[in-house]
Amino acid sequence: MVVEEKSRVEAMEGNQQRMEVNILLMGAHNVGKTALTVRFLTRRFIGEYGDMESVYSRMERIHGQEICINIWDSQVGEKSCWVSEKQLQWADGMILVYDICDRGSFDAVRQQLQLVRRSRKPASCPVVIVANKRDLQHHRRVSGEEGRLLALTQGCCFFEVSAAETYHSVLLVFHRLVDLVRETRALRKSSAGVRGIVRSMSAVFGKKRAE
Ligand SMILES: Nc1nc2c(ncn2[C@@H]2O[C@H](COP(=O)(O)OP(=O)(O)OP(=O)(O)O)[C@@H](O)[C@H]2O)c(=O)[nH]1
Repeated sequence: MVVEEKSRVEAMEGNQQRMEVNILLMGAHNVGKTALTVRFLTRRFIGEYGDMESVYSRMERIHGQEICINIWDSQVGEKSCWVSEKQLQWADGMILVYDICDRGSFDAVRQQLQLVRRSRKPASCPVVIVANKRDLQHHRRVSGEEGRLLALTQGCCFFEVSAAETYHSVLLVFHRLVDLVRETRALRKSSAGVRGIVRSMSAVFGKKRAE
């Protein structure tokens, strides 16, 4: 095979390679983190969930590519929303969940966002904010506009969903985040390429100037 053709085929195969995406789910106690995870993994809403912190994995085919999605369903105390540096560094993307009927959980998302941004920049770790329990409109304490505004000012995506009612909206949340992670990686790769070119050019021109 001609060298050019061989490298093109290798590049295509490279694109089809399995990709891994780590997603960290955060949010206050009882907002529905596990319900969202279980909905995504099994399409079901079972109503009662254990208190175990777990990492789940699932293979998905998105835009023709096999992707292994690892989900860390974090566990927080009733009073504190602390997450470890290890969790923050593990994640390629994050989902911050609040309950539309619980203003405290919305404040917790604000706090967690500050924590996240102290160790991860938007360019390295996309964040999706999820307002859950949309089915409980009559108990609503946080308006959709407040959620959307927070997301807008923090450069995050925003979804309002009900883990109890629909599978499709939950699927959209996870797929959108996977897309954002892919975009972030592609951007990092291309800017690393540009940096490489600039480095080699300055090496050549620097050398010429020195001669
Ligand atoms: N009505 C309604 N209830 C929900 C929804 N999502 C979760 N719940 C309920 O909210 C409660 C808490 O859900 P979990 O998924 O355990 O919440 P969590 O954030 O994982 O809780 P911890 O991990 O214990 O902090 C459960 O009783 C769920 O059945 C929803 O969209 N609508």
